[in-house]
Amino acid sequence: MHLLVINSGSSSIKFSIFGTRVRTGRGEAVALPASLFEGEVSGIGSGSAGFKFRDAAGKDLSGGVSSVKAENSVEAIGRVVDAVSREGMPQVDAVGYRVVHPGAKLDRHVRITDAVMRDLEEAAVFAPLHDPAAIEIIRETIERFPEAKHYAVFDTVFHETMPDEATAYAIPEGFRERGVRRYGFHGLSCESIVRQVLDAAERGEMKFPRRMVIAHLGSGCSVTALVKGRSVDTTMGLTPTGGVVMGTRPGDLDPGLVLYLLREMKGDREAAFAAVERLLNHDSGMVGLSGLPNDMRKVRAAAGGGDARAVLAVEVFTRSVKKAVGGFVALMGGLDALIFSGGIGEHDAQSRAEITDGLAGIGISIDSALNVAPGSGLRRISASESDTVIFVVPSQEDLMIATHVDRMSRAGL
Ligand SMILES: Nc1ncnc2c1ncn2[C@@H]1O[C@H](COP(=O)(O)OP(=O)(O)O)[C@@H](O)[C@H]1O
Ligand SMILES: CC(=O)OP(=O)(O)O
Ligand SMILES: [Mg+2]
Repeated sequence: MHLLVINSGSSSIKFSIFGTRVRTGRGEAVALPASLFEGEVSGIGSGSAGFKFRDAAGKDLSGGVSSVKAENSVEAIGRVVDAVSREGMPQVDAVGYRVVHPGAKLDRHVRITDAVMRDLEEAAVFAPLHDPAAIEIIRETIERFPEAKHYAVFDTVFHETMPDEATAYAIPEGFRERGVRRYGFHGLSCESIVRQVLDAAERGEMKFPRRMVIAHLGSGCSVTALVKGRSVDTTMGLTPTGGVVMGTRPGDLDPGLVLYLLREMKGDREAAFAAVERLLNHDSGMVGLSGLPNDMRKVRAAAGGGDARAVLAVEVFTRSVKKAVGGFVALMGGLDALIFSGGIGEHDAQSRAEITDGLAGIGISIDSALNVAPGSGLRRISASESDTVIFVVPSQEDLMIATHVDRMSRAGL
């Protein structure tokens, strides 16, 4: 069976084709999706979108095409579908889409039906940066692959284990019935990390950590607290705009600040609302503070060159992550493992060093040589005297989507 995985972000679509085979181990057949092809359309709407397509061995299949016309999600998914339907490519039996927000009604990954599409349309108000594009992409792909089965896999499901005291906002109760609560996101990333840690524990490389914190620091950033591998609290809330500081999003703000912004914006209610939404989802975070593009490498380079706004942006970011980590250490009464993941978490050693700086007093110490040593896969970067083990673990959202789609498809869903 061949699965197409679509992971759409605010300005990019990452895609992969997985083949599934059955491995027999411990007397039981285990399905193991393996990535065969992967690619990306990036910089959608920027005038000239980037294009990458390669096989599992890394062989370039782009045919020398490194940029394509993709002014919107529909054009971008068109480029993806063209690439994966080329002659010689495997037939797509099922498609799995990462959908950030399922809204109030859906609490598990699902086969897409007309009713599910209606629920997703209702949910889009909660994730305006992510869901509307995902909906367009799903519609377009169903049209291009009408024979395949289509599944929505959500970023929130992993966090359904959070207790009420983590999900309830301190506002009047009635709103909760309408779905106003903390959902939490980056669940596919967290789940993929827990699996990799479990695998390492099963190989005898470590003891499975009872109390864990995952700092997923990518384009969106979140920090999640886990006990026995299950989410007990997380920084993102009703929407992926809250929590710690991110590339273009501010994270948690004084709610009074949002009221102030709404009051200050010119124009009618709709225009003021659209302007505040744009400000909070696209123009804030490190972009807002630094005035630089949404790329940590550029912000770091400018900060290194003495740019005061870039220095402040990085300081505000690392401080917010440190406060979140510290809060969860207090909540769980200690910490057995701290994990860094996402583009920044996996690649920016300086962020890891700054976030953990000064935490030796609470048993968290990084090893500065291990922190900068090159490596891939799960790797330890904590000092030998650190009570908390610190790891870098790659986020494997696409493999997680493929795993869920494979499971649902085998279950006849
Ligand atoms: N080598 C690197 N050093 C510092 N930051 C990096 C590096 N590689 C990627 N990043 C940063 O990671 C972020 C993107 O993270 P990623 O997880 O790929 O995002 P997305 O959520 O879009 O998948 C960007 O800020 C990017 O600059
Ligand atoms: C949920 C979320 O913020 O996702 P991303 O990091 O891909 O933007
Ligand atoms: Mg991401």
